[in-house]
Amino acid sequence: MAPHPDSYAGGVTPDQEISPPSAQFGEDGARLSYGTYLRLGQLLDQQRLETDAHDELLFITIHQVYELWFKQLLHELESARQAMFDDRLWWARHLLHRVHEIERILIEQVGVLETMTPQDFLQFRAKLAPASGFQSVQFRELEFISGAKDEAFLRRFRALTEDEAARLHRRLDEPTLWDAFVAVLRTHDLAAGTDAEISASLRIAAHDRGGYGDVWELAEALMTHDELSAGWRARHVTMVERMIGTKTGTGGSSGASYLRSRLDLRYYPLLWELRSWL
Ligand code: HEM
Ligand SMILES: N[C@@H](CC(=O)c1ccccc1NC=O)C(=O)O
Repeated sequence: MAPHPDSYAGGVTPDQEISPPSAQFGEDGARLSYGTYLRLGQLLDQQRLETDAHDELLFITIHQVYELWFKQLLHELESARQAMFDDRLWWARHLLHRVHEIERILIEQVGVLETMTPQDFLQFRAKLAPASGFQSVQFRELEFISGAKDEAFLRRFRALTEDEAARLHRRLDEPTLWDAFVAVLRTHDLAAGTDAEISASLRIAAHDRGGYGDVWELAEALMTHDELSAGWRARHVTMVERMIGTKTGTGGSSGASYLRSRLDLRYYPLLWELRSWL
C-alpha cells in the first residue's frame, strides 16, 4: 500500500530536513512547535522553591500535576452532567469512564510522594504553613459538582481570591451530578420526587437491566466515581499518618484525625443503600 502523503517515511528526522516543513498543517506565520503549543516555557517556569531542600521540587510538581488533573476532571464532569440532562447517556458514561481512569492515577500518584521520607519533608514543612491542601479550590469544586456541597468550606477558606470565591459560589448554585442523574430517572419514566421514590426506581432499574440498562450503567459509573473519591481520601490519610503522625496540619486542623472524620463522606448514599435492599 502506498504511504499516506502526510506520513513520515524518511531516514531523517523532521528537524534534520533541509527544506522547511510543508505549510499543509498550519497557516504561514502561525506555526506551532511542541513547546509553543504546550506553553512549556510558562509551564516549566512555575516551580519556585521556598527552600533548597532536595525533595521540595517533587512536592511542588506532584501538587501541580494534581491541579492539572483536577481541571481536567471538572471539564469532564461538567460535560457528563450536561449529557445526562440531554439524555445522551452513552456520552455521559464514556466521560465518566475517563474520569475513573484519571482518579485511579490520582490514587496511584500518592506512592511517588511517599518516596519522600518524613525527615526529608521536615526540611521544608515549616515553610509551608499556613498553606495546605485544604485550600485547594478545584478539589472543593470537585466535591461540590459531585454532590457534596458544603457552604461551611467557603467560610473556612483563608486567602480566597475574588475569582476563586466566585467559582465556589457558582458551584454551590449549579446542579450536581446527582441532580442530573435524578433528571435521567424522570426522563426514563421512573419516579424521582423523593428519596424513597428514587430508591424504588433504582431497584426497578437494577432488576430490569433489559429495560433500563443505560440507566443502571450510569448509576454504576457514578458509584465508581464515588468509590474512587473515597479511595483517594483513604490513601491520602494513610500517607499523612506516615509523614506527620499525629501532628497538627499546616492548615490549622487536627491533621490526620480531621482527615479521618471525612472518610465516611459519600456522594451518592442512595446508591450505597441500594445494595442492602436488592
Ligand atoms: C506530604 C504529603 C501531605 C501531607 C503531610 C498532607 C497533609 C494534610 C493535612 C494535615 C491536611 C488537613 C488540613 C491541614 O490542617 O493542613 C490535608 C488536607 C488536604 N490535602 Fe494534603 N497532605 C499531603 C499531600 C497532599 C497532596 C499531594 C494533595 C493533592 C492535591 C493533598 C490534598 C489535600 C486536600 C485536598 C486536603 C483537604 C481535604 C479535606 O478537607 O477533606 N495533600 N493534607
Ligand atoms: N498540610 C500538610 C502540608 C501539605 O501537605 C501541603 C502544604 C501546602 C500545600 C499543599 C499541601 N498539601 C496537602 O495538604 C502538613 O500539615 O504537613
